[in-house]
Order: sequence, then C-alpha cells, then structure tokens
Amino acid sequence: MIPTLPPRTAAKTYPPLVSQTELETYLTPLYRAGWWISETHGHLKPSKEGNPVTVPVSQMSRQYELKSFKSAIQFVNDLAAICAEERHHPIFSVDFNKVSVHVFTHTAHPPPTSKPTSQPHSIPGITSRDLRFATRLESRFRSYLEAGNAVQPDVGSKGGEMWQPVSVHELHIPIRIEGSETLEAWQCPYI
Ligand SMILES: C[C@H](O)[C@H](O)[C@H]1CNC2=NC(N)=NC(=O)C2=N1
Repeated sequence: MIPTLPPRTAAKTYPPLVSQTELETYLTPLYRAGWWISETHGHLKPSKEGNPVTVPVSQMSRQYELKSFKSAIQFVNDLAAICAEERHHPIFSVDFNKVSVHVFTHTAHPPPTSKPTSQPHSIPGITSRDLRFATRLESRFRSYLEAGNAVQPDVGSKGGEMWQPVSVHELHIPIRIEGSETLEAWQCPYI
C-alpha cells in the first residue's frame, strides 16, 4: 500500500481533530512504519479570562534509528526543513544515533458541545497537520534506509498477523500489522 499525503490545511486556521476515516487512511501506514500514539499534556485556553488549563492529549510518536551520529544530525536538518515548510513544529531529541519525534497540534478546532458558552477557542490534539508531517518525515527517512544509513524498525509480529487497537481522542481503530512495511511501499513522489 502506497501511503497518501493528507492535503495541506490553510495557514492560521484551527484544523479539526482527525476523523475516523482520516485515521484509517493515514495512520495505518504510519503505524506499520513504526509510529505510535502516546499520551502527553497540552494546554487548553479558555475563551473567557482565566488561566490555561492543562489537559491530557494524544500525540504521534516515532523513534528513528540512524547508523551514526552524523546521519542522525543530517536527518534532524531534514526534519527542520519539513517543519519550516509545513509551519508545524514537533518536539524532537537526539540520543547519539537515535532521533525521537513527538507531534500534536496545539490549536485544533474543538468539536461542537451542548454548552457553546464553555467552548474553548482551541484544544490540543491530533489533526491532519500531524498526519501530514509524519508522512513527509517518514518518506524522507526512506532515503536514509536506501543509502544504508538507517535501521528499519521491527514492527509487529514476525510472519503472523497482528491487530492492534489504537485510540485517538474518542476514536478507536483496529490496525492490522503484519511485520514492517517494505521499502517499496514508501516510494512517495511528494518529497
Ligand atoms: C501560526 C503557526 O502556524 C502556529 O502557531 C503553528 C506553529 N507550529 C505548531 N506546531 C505544532 N506542533 N502544533 C501547532 O499547533 C503549531 N502551530
């Protein structure tokens, strides 16, 4: 399966939290490539006066293993270029040859509630911007694998089929993982 790239959202708008369909389309190939959903904390700015409230938030995470510190730093430079192009800024860190990336959207459009007066301007969560960022980064990483400068993650079970339940916000999707995606499946034309 060749992954597709979520469309770019308009700048300075609050994108909606991901839908079930977006998750199924875009998160499944990312999961097979080594991404996962983890929990962190974000800030919720109330619409009226008041202090920001800390809330739990789902984010997308991945650890990339390169063959050397030099390759890891090169990869971080590529990552930074994608950040600038996408105007999206994940948290990342380097541990010698490993680059960890965590991404979520600070300002997503909140879903409608029955009490519009208590509706915050924006909420943190996973949006198509995160799926798009991760897909582009994953595609870039393929060139490091092809050049022999990176290590492919060991995803899923060896041989057998494995279903993994994944929860994002209120959504739950089963993801079928049958070992790592092949290199060919990520020959993306868009980067
Ligand atoms: C205006 C500008 O595009 C926004 O502030 C961007 C900057 N980078 C960002 N990065 C991340 N990870 N989430 C955001 O919501 C975000 N917002």
